[in-house]
Amino acid sequence: MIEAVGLTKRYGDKTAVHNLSFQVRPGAVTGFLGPNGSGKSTTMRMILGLDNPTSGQVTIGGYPYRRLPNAPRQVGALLDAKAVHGGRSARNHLLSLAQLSGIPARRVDEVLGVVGLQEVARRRSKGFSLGMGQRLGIAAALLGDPQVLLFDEPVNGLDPEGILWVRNLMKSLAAEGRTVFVSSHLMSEMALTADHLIVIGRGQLLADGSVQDFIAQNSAGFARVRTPDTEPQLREKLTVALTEAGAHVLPEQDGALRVTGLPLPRISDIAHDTDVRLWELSPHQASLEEAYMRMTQGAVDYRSTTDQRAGLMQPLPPGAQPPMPVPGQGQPGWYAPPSPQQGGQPFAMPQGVPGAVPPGPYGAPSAPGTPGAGQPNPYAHPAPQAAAQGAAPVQGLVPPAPAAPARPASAPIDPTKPEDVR
Ligand SMILES: Nc1ncnc2c1ncn2[C@@H]1O[C@H](COP(=O)(O)OP(=O)(O)OP(=O)(O)O)[C@@H](O)[C@H]1O
Repeated sequence: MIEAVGLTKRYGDKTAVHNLSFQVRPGAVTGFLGPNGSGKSTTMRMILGLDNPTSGQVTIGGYPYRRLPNAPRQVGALLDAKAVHGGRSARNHLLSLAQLSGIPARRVDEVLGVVGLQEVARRRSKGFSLGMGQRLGIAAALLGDPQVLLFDEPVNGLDPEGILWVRNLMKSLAAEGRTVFVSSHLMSEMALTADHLIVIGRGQLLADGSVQDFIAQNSAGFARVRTPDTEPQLREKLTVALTEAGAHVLPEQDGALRVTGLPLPRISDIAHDTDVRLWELSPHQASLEEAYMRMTQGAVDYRSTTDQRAGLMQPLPPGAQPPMPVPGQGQPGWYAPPSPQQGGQPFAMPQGVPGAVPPGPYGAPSAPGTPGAGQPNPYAHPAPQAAAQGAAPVQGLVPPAPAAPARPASAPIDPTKPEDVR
């Protein structure tokens, strides 16, 4: 198990990670999500002993990485697939890593087979494509047959077949009881791969829970309603009736209506009462991407001035006014329906849900005993809408952070670099 307690990393006056506490358990794929610059790589580097925490600590199986007995046999990592000696063949690269860690040479051929690089094993890696480099990095991570695996963007550059392969590999490693911690920006992929999610924004914990809970708590289910295409007046009539009944109705691009705020039987009754025939009435769950966009919209550092996430916006019907913003419910017109937590705190998971993050010190009231409760947050700065409402609860699974451990004397070891001792 990986356990972070009050993990904080500052680079000068830049706080990359702030008071982060979480556990990554064996037997599951745990996805590590967050916008660009939110601190994922920094956290992974601290887990692997490549960076020292400014305060707090992170352990693997109870030990900081640098004190872990026979670390390369226990922990494998892919941080940067380009961190290889390009002049060496794939096989020689892996052989040098194996020799440094006392791993038998036959294991090199095994992992080359696992990642599908047997045919190019004797080619210099500098000629490798991005996807081949990723496979070589994954082979290096698997070399010691470790129980704990960290992957930073493992599907980066892979083709669809490669993405499917990585997905199945992660799942099978977890099914063998290993701890698998994987960062990705590909939400659709994470939805298919991860069992559990840890989401950070601006270095702070936003959510820690199952994928299902995350989607359920950060988006509402919705109904798709379709009236006969041949009678557009029925659509307008139903829209008015549903809105009067308290629903939030948005037009979908194919002419259907997306309805939130009313249960399906009530929608059906209203349609019946207003004499509107329906061609479709179906329940839907928002996607992980929609839930993620909703949660992190206030914690995004880098956003194009022209791209207003147009692909996730609903087109307004001719003459319609955009809806008014509702505090805590994100940006109006978003594809993702409002969170069921009416009244705000879009970052907060509910109390009582296993793995949920209780309200934290940076917006919502602190839960008693919450790590970091009452501490000033040097990293917080005003963010629009959601972040200002209830940003960054802190997980309550673990006790408050102890003092930072003494810095080990040994030099950092990068398991992705052949020149480093593993
Ligand atoms: N060595 C460093 N010196 C100064 N600032 C750093 C250093 N490493 C990271 N940072 C800063 O810390 C913040 C977190 O960076 P980090 O690379 O951990 O984010 P990330 O979530 O992995 O981002 P991405 O998704 O873009 O890879 C960023 O603002 C980054 O600029």
